[in-house]
Amino acid sequence: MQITAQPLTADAFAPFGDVLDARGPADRLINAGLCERFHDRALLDFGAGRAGISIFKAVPRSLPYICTLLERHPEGSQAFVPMSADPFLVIAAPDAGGRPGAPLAFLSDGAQGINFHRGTWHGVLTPLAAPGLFAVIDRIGPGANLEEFPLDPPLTVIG
Ligand SMILES: NC(=O)N[C@@H](O)C(=O)O
Ligand code: NI
Repeated sequence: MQITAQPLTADAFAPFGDVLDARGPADRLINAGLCERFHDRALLDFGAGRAGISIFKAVPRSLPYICTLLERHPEGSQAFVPMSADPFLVIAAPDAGGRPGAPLAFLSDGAQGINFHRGTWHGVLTPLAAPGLFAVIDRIGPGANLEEFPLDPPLTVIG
């Protein structure tokens, strides 16, 4: 299967999670008017676990990208916040009876992060430029929080 990555927008990504960016009007002006707060922009869910922030340093990939696996975290949401202003690739799919449905691919604009809602099928963190540095906010807790689905044949994502 081959799919074309589309621009990452809140509406297009809504079935899968939240886009974290400073588009549109801010919710609050804070810090003596020197800072715009785009308040509470993601649905975080860590079940019986707790929130954790980890730093990922991932190997940059390139398009066309061959995706061989989708995964999901049944016990919690997972947010990817880039620490460099570079676009990255996001792959997500609806659930179809316990397996991924038709996947979609998105390209961020370099000023966006994303938050996968709990249980959303997705490709692993996929930077497209070095240093591939991200803050990742996800569930810390006991038990398995990872379900993997190998893609056979693999999914090819083009720009
Ligand atoms: N395994 C891990 O911590 N990361 C993945 O869940 C991922 O989506 O990159
Ligand atoms: Ni994940």
